Amino acid sequence: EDDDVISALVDFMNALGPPATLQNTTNWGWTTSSDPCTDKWQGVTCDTGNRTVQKIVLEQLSLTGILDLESVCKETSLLLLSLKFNNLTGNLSPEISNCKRLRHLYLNGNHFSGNLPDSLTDLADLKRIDISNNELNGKLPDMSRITGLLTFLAQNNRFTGNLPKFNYNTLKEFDVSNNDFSGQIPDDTGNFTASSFLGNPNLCGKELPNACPVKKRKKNLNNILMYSGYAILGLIVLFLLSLLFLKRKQKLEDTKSVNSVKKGVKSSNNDSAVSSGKNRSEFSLTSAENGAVSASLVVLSSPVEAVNGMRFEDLLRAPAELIGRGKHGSLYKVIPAGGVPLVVKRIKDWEITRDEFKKRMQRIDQVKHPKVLPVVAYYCSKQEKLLVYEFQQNGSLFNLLHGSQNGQHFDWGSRLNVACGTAEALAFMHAELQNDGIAHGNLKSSNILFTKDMEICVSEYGLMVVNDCNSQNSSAFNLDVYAFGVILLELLTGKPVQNNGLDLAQWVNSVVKEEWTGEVFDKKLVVEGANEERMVAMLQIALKCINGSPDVRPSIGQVATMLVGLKEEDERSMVSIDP
Ligand SMILES: Nc1ncnc2c1ncn2[C@@H]1O[C@H](COP(=O)(O)OP(=O)(O)OP(=O)(O)O)[C@@H](O)[C@H]1O
Repeated sequence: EDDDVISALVDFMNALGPPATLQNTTNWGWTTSSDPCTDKWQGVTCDTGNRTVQKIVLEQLSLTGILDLESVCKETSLLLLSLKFNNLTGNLSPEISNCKRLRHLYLNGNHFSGNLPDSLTDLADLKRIDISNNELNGKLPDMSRITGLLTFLAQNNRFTGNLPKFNYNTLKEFDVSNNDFSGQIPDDTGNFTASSFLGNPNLCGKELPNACPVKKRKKNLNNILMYSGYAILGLIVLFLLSLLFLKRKQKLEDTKSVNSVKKGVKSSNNDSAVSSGKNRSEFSLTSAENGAVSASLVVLSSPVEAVNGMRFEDLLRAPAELIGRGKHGSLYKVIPAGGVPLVVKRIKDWEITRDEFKKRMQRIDQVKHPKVLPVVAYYCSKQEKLLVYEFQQNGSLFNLLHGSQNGQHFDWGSRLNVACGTAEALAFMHAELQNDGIAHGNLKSSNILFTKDMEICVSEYGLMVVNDCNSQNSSAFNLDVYAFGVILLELLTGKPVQNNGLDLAQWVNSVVKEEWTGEVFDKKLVVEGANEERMVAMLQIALKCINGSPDVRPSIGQVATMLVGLKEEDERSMVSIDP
């Protein structure tokens, strides 16, 4: 451990006011001349590499001082702090937000006073907060900012003001009874009943002894106004929709006639990055469809306003930038006049008839999953197949793992989340498209993208079936499972894939055979102190997916179930770290 951190931890301990009897016990530690990890200070647990302090548990030790959060949070990797059942006094200072990775905070059964600092809600990883049985007061900060919170126990304090918003559906434990809260409790309190709210004389609500006053007449009037408002709104929407429908129909007909794209459509935009020397757009048709009326751009249901009504010509004219040249064609970033950045995949060498292509695209469009990037439009002529997606600005899983950041800030919990999310999305798609025989076909970490909210989305679903060298007697579906297994290996090892994943899979298999499982894992995960048992469990799932015999591989649905189980176990372990 770093010297500065050690002396900060010693300051923290001195401020807690440990009684002399404690300090004289043999294994006490907590001196600047020793190390909290290698010298095993009392109450301290470190990561597996003995590098950083992860948990500090000092319960029921008759500590009578104050909590020096500024000092203890110099240890920025702290996951758990428990000081329950002591006699600590004073305030909780805003420096608590320096404990960036804190997940569990147990301060119950002390005499802390003052308010709960707003900065507490900066701690996005917080899962459990128990501050019950203290003398805390003032208003609570906006707790809804901590989205993954599982426990909030604040009973028997002196908090005032309205209750802030909580996400009652994800909370597992919640108690704010015996405080001085006022106002109304929300109707939607999930599983929490009156007992979680009792003992706040000025708090009213459905299930509490004091129901909230109802302003009946006004409410009725409000209702009438509200419902007639809805009715008018409904009519307006209906009117607009039919207008839009008529307009689109008109446009489609226009497009067909205007947009008969002939051989070599000239790009009118000279600074278009894809224009070739001959001033011909790369999107232009190189075919000999002389005079023939080509199919125009088919816009599927798109949430992007700018895409609706877009024509093939608009795509041609927009500035484009080549951002990838993969096995199956080139990828361009295009910013059409509407301003919403799109990507256009120009597929090469796909032996598929126009009808089949169209049918496939329409079918995929019918199946929607929030974690699967929808095709917003496609274009299909004899020679040219284009697919249009929305551009995702936050890059791909491949970038995150192997780009300049090199997986540095990509912790175990987030990796498990990506694995679970991807498996669930694929399981849904496989189930829906089983009968149509449409699998992803080209699953890899560069096709797993991050949306602007850093949610994952799987792109290029069903684009084309890859002819893999070991694809004999594999269905497209269990090839997806193999590919997903390789993604799991990438997440676990932090190593990029070569040779369709065969190299990585072979390497992992050989290391595992020699029982050196620990060597497989990404060093960043090891340093972080990720639980080895669960990493091994994920590795076993990965090995099942990359099994040489396709028939023995689990279905992606089974894989998703296993991963969700693993994630729940991970969550539970966080919750019940046995102090
Ligand atoms: N919708 C998108 N938004 C942002 N970036 C994207 C989008 N789709 C793909 N990319 C990124 O653009 C790069 C090139 O993509 P491309 O699909 O051409 O490569 P590939 O998937 O390796 O090739 P292929 O699919 O032909 O095997 C990749 O890094 C990919 O992550």
